[in-house]
Amino acid sequence: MSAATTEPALQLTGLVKEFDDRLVVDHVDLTVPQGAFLGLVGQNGAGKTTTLSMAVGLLRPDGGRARILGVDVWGEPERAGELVGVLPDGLALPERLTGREVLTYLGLVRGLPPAVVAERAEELLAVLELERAGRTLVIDYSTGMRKKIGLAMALLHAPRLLVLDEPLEAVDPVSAATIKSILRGFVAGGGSVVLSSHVMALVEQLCGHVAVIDRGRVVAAGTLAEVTAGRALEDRFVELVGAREDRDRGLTWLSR
Ligand SMILES: Nc1ncnc2c1ncn2[C@@H]1O[C@H](COP(=O)(O)OP(=O)(O)OP(=O)(O)O)[C@@H](O)[C@H]1O
Repeated sequence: MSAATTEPALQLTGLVKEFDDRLVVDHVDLTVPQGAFLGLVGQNGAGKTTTLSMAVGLLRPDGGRARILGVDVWGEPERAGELVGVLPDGLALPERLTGREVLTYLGLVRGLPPAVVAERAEELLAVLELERAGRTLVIDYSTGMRKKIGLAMALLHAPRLLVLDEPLEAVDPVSAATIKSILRGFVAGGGSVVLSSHVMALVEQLCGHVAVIDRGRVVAAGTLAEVTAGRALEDRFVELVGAREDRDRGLTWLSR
């Protein structure tokens, strides 16, 4: 692994993305310190997935830079790829392989020695409570199992930063508890995590840092305490992204 660095785990500077002449990521600046656990929150369509995809090298930005521990994601993609583990939105899995085969294949493609791959795959399957799933074809996996094998794939090469797009969406409470405990352990062991979520309670429970994105712009970022100023994150979020006044109007035909 590379020498210790004091650079932020993730630094986004002026990131821009347009789709069909519409600015969906609008000059996003964000610094995630090393050792931070940051929750990126925003409404549907706010630009979370697009931002995270550009941050990790899955989508080329129209402008701006992304650096992982000081390494330019688009300038040195291979070095950056060694430092980051990614759980992308809608991860496509090889459906006709078992969980163990997926991890083995990925580890070998990443250039890890076969013995290391075998040992890590075994340990990840055990910790994620996927031992039986290790022998089951991915096509038969539940949503929670898919998220867990996705997390195992992100962790296999021992990255220093995890970037996870909605890792707990549609996951049952038992699997969620396992995932949360692994993420907390990863941070306790010196790693950094960025995750996106719609669930404010989850972000309040897990994350020491938060960034709020609205219509492609970061409208607040910092420690949870700085962003919430002692209030519930949900209230602060609604205030920041602007509650629409007329939301409760209409549907009068539902009233008795
Ligand atoms: N490949 C694409 N082509 C065109 N428009 C896109 C594309 N990807 C995303 N968009 C648009 O960009 C905007 C931001 O999408 P994005 O998926 O980043 O939002 P999000 O905050 O992750 O939303 P959600 O919470 O619903 O997952 C949306 O309006 C979306 O429709």
